Amino acid sequence: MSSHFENSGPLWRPADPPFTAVERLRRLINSKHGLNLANYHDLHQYSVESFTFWLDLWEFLGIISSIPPKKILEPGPITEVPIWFPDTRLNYAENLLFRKDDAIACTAGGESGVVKHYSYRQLRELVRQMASAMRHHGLQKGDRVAGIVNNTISSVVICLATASIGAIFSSTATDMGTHGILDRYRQIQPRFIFAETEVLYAGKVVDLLPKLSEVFRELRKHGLQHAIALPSLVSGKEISVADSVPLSKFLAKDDGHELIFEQLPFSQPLFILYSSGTSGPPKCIVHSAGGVLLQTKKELRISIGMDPDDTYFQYTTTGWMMWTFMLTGLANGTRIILYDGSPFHPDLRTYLKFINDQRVSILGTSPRFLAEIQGQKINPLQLAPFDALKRVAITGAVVTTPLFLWCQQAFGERVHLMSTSGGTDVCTAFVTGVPSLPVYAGEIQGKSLGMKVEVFDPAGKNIEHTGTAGEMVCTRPHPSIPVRFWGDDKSGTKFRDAYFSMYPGIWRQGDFIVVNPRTKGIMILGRSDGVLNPSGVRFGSAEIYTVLEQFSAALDDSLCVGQRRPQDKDERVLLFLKMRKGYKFNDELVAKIKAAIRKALSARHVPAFIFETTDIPYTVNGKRIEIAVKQIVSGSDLKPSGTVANPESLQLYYKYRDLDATPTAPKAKL
Ligand SMILES: CC(=O)CC(=O)O
Repeated sequence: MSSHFENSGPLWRPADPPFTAVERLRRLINSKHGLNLANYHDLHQYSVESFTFWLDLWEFLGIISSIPPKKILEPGPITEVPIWFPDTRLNYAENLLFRKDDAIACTAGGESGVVKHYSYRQLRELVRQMASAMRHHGLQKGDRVAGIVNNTISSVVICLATASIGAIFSSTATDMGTHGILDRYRQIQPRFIFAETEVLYAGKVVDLLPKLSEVFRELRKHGLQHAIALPSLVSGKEISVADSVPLSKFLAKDDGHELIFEQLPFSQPLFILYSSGTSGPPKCIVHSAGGVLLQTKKELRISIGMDPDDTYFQYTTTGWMMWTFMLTGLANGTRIILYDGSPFHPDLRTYLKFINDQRVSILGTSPRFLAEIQGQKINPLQLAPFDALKRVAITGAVVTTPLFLWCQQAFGERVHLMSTSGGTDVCTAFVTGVPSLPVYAGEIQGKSLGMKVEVFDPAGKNIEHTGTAGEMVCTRPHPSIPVRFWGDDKSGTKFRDAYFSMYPGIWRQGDFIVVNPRTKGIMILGRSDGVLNPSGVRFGSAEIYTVLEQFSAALDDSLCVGQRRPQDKDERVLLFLKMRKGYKFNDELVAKIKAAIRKALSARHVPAFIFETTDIPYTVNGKRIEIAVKQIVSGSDLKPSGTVANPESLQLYYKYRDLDATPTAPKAKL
């Protein structure tokens, strides 16, 4: 077995642990319950043994409710999806709009270069107007409000107004195709839809009208009553769209109604998010207002250490759960940055300068983005001082050890780099940053508080202490387990099949992970359905991607999958490389890569074949799609869903299903 962990010392150490929010929470719990929790690990243990932790957290975070909770769980046996805080009443939007002052709540910027600031007072007024118009048009608790929207102030306003009424918000980004939008919204049957009409992306004006007319027409057959066309994000002018009203006409129905925050149960549905299934219709994951609020506020305040004087910039579209995550920054009284457009236009340097100029203190980004800065040989600290930057929180994919090392040096040793992982399924993180613990390159610092993460072997035995990789499971319920899948049957068959079927009664996340017994840090090695298993050696694709980092000057991207067709006795590993402009794929490179993998991992990790490819499939949320390619090269035909951003790329992989059975040649002539 290869060792997953370096034996080196920490990359970063906390300067002053006593002043972190997580330390304050530990001390509060000690004094409240007469405990002696000595460190984060003790605190985590307490948080997964005693449900009282969630009430402690509620108090610590200052969750606003009209009826404070008395009970933590519905009395009775604890089920997989218990009812949390059954007697409380609250409103998500009220928690986010608790500030009424002139401090900046949102800064809206983008590739156009225009920057606008909105104070908490202004944001409240915009939400009031929107909610008043929505009420006038008949929006009620439980109705669905859909958006085909960019990450702008309007999206924030529409979402918070929806939440103030107790309706359910669901959004897709404007680059989602008609098929993908309808796959989602046909299922949830929105009563209202808000849509951009014209947007700017990568310097190009995109006219959305053809897409909208088809979407509106189809959704009218599924209960749509109000379609609202938003002004152009290019000219600011309203564009007339058939079968819809312009925003100004819709808002003209604001009758001055004050902003009322409906007081709702903790489990009131708030968001519908979508699984990134690459074939078949996406699953519509319903998240509760209370669950999202408590968990995302915990992550931001405790794991990321966000304070009211922070400036938080999460690069995301409205189609990713990180958009909803980012929004809760407002519940910390923090300024959040909304960015509309491509980070690569006009160029990455301009985008990095924007981050510096806005004095971003917490940057949320992805490994793909960081790898792009590295690949373009940009040195951020030569561009700007980044002196406000305290933390870089990285999510969306695995952060390899070399990328960690590069990033630390690129942003300076002062900056706390944290890798986090959770997902759409729980709208929060399972494993995360811990501001009071050191950071080790390539490792996620710890398990998030309240999340009882364990590592199981296929038989359901906990193998965490052995340092062996296995399935990530969560063996205890927590408040942001989804309420249900929209459209599932009464007993929640699809929901249970998705999460609780492999280990009955236990949540299986679908990630393949290993915990370092020395540091307790976590490494995600890939998705468990993409685990590579040649001749019985189980390993994750991230282990191969880590080795490939040393070739990053030549490699633009890569994809590593297992192939096992009906006629094969064993699985073999295929590695696809996408070359950077000006670099050639040849036998010498293949030999060097094989030697590097053999040295870093073992001879049994060396892919049977290495090929050049011109495109690698990604989801619309920027995740590399291994499973679809694995299925294709193993002989299945695949009808890509609207979740695949570049479905045509999948065609490139069909030819490999006829690959010669003997894995000898360094490259096949196909
Ligand atoms: C928190 C996350 O895990 C985000 C994601 O990758 O979907």
